[in-house]
Parts: sequence; structure tokens; C-alpha cells
Amino acid sequence: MDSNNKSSEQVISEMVEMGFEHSKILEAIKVVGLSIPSIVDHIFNTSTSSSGSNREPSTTHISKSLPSNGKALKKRTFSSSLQVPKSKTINHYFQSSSKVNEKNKNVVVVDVNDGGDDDVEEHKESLPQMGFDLDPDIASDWEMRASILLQKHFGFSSLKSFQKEALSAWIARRDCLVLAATGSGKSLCFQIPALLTGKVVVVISPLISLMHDQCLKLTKHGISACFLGSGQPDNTVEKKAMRGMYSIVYVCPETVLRLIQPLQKLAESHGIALFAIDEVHCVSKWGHDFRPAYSRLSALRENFTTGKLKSLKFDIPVMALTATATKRVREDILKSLRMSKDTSVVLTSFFRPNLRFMVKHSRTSWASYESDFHELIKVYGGNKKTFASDEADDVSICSDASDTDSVSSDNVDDNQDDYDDRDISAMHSGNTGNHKKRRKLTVEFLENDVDVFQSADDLDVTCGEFCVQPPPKQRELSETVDLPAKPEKRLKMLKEPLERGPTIIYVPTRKDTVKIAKYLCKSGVKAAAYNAGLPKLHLRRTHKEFHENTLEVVVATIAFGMGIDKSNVRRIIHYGWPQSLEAYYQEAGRAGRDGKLADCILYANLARKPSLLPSRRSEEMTKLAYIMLSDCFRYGMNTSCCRAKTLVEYFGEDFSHQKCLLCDVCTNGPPQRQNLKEEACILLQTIGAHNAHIYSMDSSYNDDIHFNSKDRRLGERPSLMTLVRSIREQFQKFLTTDILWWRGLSRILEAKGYIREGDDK
Ligand SMILES: Nc1ncnc2c1ncn2[C@@H]1O[C@H](COP(=O)(O)OP(=O)(O)OP(=O)(O)O)[C@@H](O)[C@H]1O
Ligand SMILES: [Mg+2]
Repeated sequence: MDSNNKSSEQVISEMVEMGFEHSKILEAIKVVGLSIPSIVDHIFNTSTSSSGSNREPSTTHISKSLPSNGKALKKRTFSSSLQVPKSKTINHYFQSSSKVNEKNKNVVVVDVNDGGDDDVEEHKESLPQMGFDLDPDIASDWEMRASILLQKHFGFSSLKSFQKEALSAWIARRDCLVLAATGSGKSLCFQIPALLTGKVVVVISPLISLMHDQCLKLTKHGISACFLGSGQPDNTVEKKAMRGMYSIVYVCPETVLRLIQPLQKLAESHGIALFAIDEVHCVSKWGHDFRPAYSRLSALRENFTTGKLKSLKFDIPVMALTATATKRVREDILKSLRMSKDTSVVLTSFFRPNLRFMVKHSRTSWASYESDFHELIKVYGGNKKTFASDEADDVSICSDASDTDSVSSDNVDDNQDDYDDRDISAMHSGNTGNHKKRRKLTVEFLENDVDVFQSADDLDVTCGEFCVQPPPKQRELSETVDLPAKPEKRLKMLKEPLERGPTIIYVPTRKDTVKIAKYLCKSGVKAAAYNAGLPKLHLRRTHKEFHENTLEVVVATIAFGMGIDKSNVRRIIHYGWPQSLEAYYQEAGRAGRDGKLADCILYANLARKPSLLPSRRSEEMTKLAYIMLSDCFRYGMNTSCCRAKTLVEYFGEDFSHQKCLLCDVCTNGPPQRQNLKEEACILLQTIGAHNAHIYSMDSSYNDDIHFNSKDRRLGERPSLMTLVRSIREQFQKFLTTDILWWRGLSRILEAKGYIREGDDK
């Protein structure tokens, strides 16, 4: 044992993490024992001739990196016990240690914070060429090294197979597209390369809150990370990052485009191991969170090649990752990012075998809360009592009525159910004094009322600091998420009651978050509202209580979203139509990350077509948004096909399990078959007759129940209501039939390809 009482294994693993070669560490230990500084010294002194791959530059290189006048760099002295800070990479070591002086046991630590750009140049000249040049030793035994690092930093025993595949592609210096289910562990695919090489990994991520979360988590795991961009309060961080002082640098797409040149310098001086583009579906207009800046990220592929940077030996690989990409989105990603021709596509099943999907019809209004939330209230042992909406005043938006961040219920107008076709009252936290005043519905106003994220610093409250990490042994349980659950296992799962654990209720508008949270609180459930319009203090507190399991239910807009990685969420309820199946599946995917049974319930008004939430969209984007919305509607209306199958097939996967056995369709069975040939023929004939004088051979219609035949303009398609009226007039036996019934039939005919709804809806 050395003076720090470290075992040889600990010393080896620390030094492997710093980037030293395993064989050289062993060799040095034999000569100088277990003192890390002595080992470092020994390695340096015995490898001064290193020139090729040069992962361990000699001391000469280090001293040369110091400016001769010493002005730009400050020097500090530390005691020997601090010589090699825990979990620093070799490059940190180079940067922070100018000299290891065994004699007086002091280390000179160089503070590079206040150096100018010149320092970077100097650094570049002095350090050996360090493009993405993987030591042949690392390439050969990277799996063993990765396992050591995985165990050390994250407490996991092994990499999942898709993680190995993605890392193999990176080792082979190939671009890689990783498509893996929510919560499967995509982050490790880009975190391990930083640990293995000691070079920087640049991660492009869409939201500041997400970046912040990930940095906090990594710091807890002993990995240095930072995020850059408008949300970064410390203006020295960017310079430090461009000098390679952080292993992992998170950056939003807008910022990375601004930093191309400094990053090129970094690539040539310190080395960049990988560009990772997380949530890469944002590249595509067909994705659910399209961000224009993402589509300009091809700049990464173009500017970090051997052609552009002469000192690189290989193009810096790009790894793109997402949990929700249809075939079309995947094609868009490869094309738009100009990923190389031999890009590896790592595709795991999108199927989450422990998620139980259900759809329930509900008006999703105040009147339906009692029946819809009855079960939930029972689960949390609340005291259900009925009360009129106007009794609901003065309830905090948080479970704790003494919450100082609370928003008065005066902000809420309980009588307004359908925000989309009426005026709604002002209910933002800043509008408490104005609650009686009604505002006319305008897109601008509603934009403020729903949460949409279109830039990095939207929704910028983070949760990373509250994520409690269970001890390693328990953490291995989460690997079960990766296992293809056998049918018997799923059936057994079904017999067991759902464990008690937190619930997230997703609602479309900010107003709904407060209304429902209030209702649940009044019913004795520990619930809180969460939307981007609420005070930051309240949002922080909600994250904290949610992660500490003191809150039972969070009622949220999409603001409570990406980055939520809590293992025991038992229920994700969508109360109102989501805007796309991509968004739905991603949000639902926050349930059951521990591999145990979890419910994903969609409550939606099946009698009414969903509306698009307001947002600034081009005409083209509006069309795409309608198509995605109608896919959601179809998912909700479906009663004959397993829900998990519908979802994974939507993402282009062949569902190999036939059915999930858990969802409402699998458990209730498809509805009884009926012969509706006569009704189908009548509907087709009626559509044909109405369209005959407008479009020959056209079989399209508009499913818009508000569309009155009297208002119909020449050349417009008939509405479903017009068609049904016409059928009722012609056929006595259909006089009392319901519009809903005909809508159901029209959906079936549409699914079979006989008719189609107007292109613009
Ligand atoms: N090899 C592994 N063994 C066990 N657990 C793992 C492994 N890799 C990752 N995990 C755990 O899986 C969980 C989810 O990881 P991560 O956040 O990377 O998921 P993700 O795929 O990025 O999800 P999302 O699509 O929601 O962003 C984390 O708690 C992580 O620690
Ligand atoms: Mg992720």
C-alpha cells in the first residue's frame, strides 16, 4: 500500500482512467511501487522517445507547454496528496501539472484560466499531435478498459450489447447512428470515449436544462463536464473548455456552430474524441421537436476531417442518438448531417416490454376529473371528496399548502374546458392581480400558455442535482430494461399489482397543470403543477421533491421532460391528446425504467379530433404537424391492434412478439367482428355523389363536425357531418345513427385505403 493506502487495483484503475497504458503501469509499479506520482514519473522518464501515437508525452513536452515568461500562467503549489486529482484524465494531468517534483513532494499546478488565445497556440505546438488517434493498445483491449471505467464511475458491471456496438463503431472511427429505446442508456455511448482516451467529447444537446442535468450527474460520477451557451453563468468556462479542461462539453447546436474555429484548434491541440449529437430527431422536420440549427450540424462532419485539419490522422467521428425516429426521420438525419457513407446504424428494439399502454375516452375537462382520477386518488390513499369548482380557491399549486412559491388559484378559470375554441382567462403566475380580466384568444397569448421549446434556454430548470444514485448493487437491476421479456414473464407481471411509485400527468396547457394539481391536492394526493410559467423556485422544489419521492404526482406540460431519468415512475398519464406519437412515446418512456410494470394511459376525447397546439410554424410545418397529429388520433381510435405493436411499428420496427399481452387491446381483446359491408357501401356512394361534381374519382372528405353544409364553398370537400345528414335523409334505418359511429366507420375505411381525409387536415 502507498501513503494513501490505495490498493494496486485502485491505482491501476485510476491510472487507466487517466489514459496510461495498462502494461506500462504494471511495469512502473514493479519498479517504483504504488505511489501514483512515482509511477507517472517513471512512465514519463522511460518513454521520452515516444513519438508515434504519443498518448503519454514526455516531461519535456509538458515543460515546453509553459510560457517562458510565466506571465500568462499562474502557479500554485499543492501537497503531494493532491498531486493527481481523483478522476482527472491524463490530459488534465498534463494541463494542470507542470512538473512532478518527487524530492520536495510539491506539484506545480498551472492555472490556465486567464491565459489568452496564445496559450492555446502554444499548447498546440508543444503537445504531441493528438487528433483522434487511438492507441493500438486501447483499440485492442478497449472492452476491458471500458469495463473498469464503467464499474468505477457508474457502478455497472457490463456494457449493454448496443452500447458495445456503438463503441465498436467509434473505435473503428466510423460515424454511428444509435436508435435505442428511452432509458436504455444511450448517454454511456458517448461518455465512455472521453474516459477511454482522455480527449474531449463534444455533445450537442437541445436544451440547457438537459445539459445542466447531465453535467451535474457526470460530476457526481467523478467526470469533469461543462455546458456552454447562453445559460452558462460563468464566462470563463468556454475558454477553459476550448483548452480541453473538461472531458465532456455539452453545447447547444447554435453555440457549437459559433465555436467551429476554437473547436478546430482544440481538435489539433488536445484532441476531440467524438462529436455526439443527442436527441438527433430534432434534425428532421418529420421529428417532433424540429430545431432548424440542428439541420446545420453537417458543419461538424465537414470541418473536422483530415482534409480540413492537416494534423488529424482520421476524421473525428460523429455519433447521433435518439429514442424516437421513424424511417423517414432516420433518412433525414443521415442526409442532413452528411454522415459518412459507411455510418454504422445501431438499432435496438423500441419495445419496452414492461410498459402497459391504455387509451381511455374522456372529455378531459373538469367534469371528468372525478371519474378519471378516482383510481389514482385511491392508489395514493387520498380522501376523495367532491367539491364544486369554485371551492377550489386558495389551493397551492404544490402539495404543501404553505409553499411560498405557490400560485393562487385565482389564476385558474375552471369553467373553461376547451382552451382551443373559447376565450381563456389569464392564469400566469405574473397575472394574479388581473384574474377577472378575460383576454381574447390570440396565437401570441396561447403560445405563452402552452410550453413549446424551440431554443436551448427554454424551460431551463434542471433536476440533475436531485437525482439520487442508488448503490452499485441495486443499480444493476436497471439492466433488466435491456432484456427481451419473455411472454410468460410479461403475463406474470400482469398478475402482480402495480407497485406504488410516482406518477407524471402530462397535459397540453399550463392552465391544466394547475387545475389538475389543485384537484388532486384537495383530494389528499401530494401533487404539484409544473410548467415553464411558474416561479423557478417552485419548479426547483418540484424536481427536488419528485426525485426524493416525497411528491406523488407531478402534473406537467412538456417542460417536465427530457432528462427525467427516475427509475421508479409507475404511471405516465397523458390527459389530452399529445401532438405526435414521437412525443407520446418519448414521454411515456419515462415510466418503468427499473424494468418493473408501469402504466402509460392516454385519456383523450375520442369523439373529437385533436387540435394542434399553437406555435409559430411555417405552412409546410403546419402540414407535417397535422399529419403527426392524425397519427396520434389513429393510435387512440384503434381498438384492434396491440398498442405496443402499433407504436414500435410506427418507428419502422418489425414487432417480433405478435402482441405485448399487457395493453388494453391485448387484455380486452379486439371488439367483436361485424359485417358492415352495406354501411360501408352507402358511405362510399354518398362521398362519391358529393364529390362527383368537384373531383372525378375523388374519395376524400373532411372530418370536421363544425363544418356546416350551408357554409360549404364551391370546390370544398364535404364534411363528415354533411355526409351523415345526407345518409340519414335517404335511409330511414340510419335516421338515429350517431356521427361517432360513422366516424369510426370512416376511420376503418381510411385505414383500409378506400377513402382519405382531405390533405390539409
Ligand atoms: N450498462 C448499463 N448497465 C446498467 N444500467 C445502465 C447501463 N447503461 C446505462 N444505464 C442506466 O440507464 C439509465 C438511462 O440512461 P440514459 O439516461 O443514458 O438513457 P437514454 O437512453 O439516454 O434515455 P432517453 O432516451 O430518455 O434520453 C441510467 O440510469 C443509466 O445509469
Ligand atoms: Mg438521453
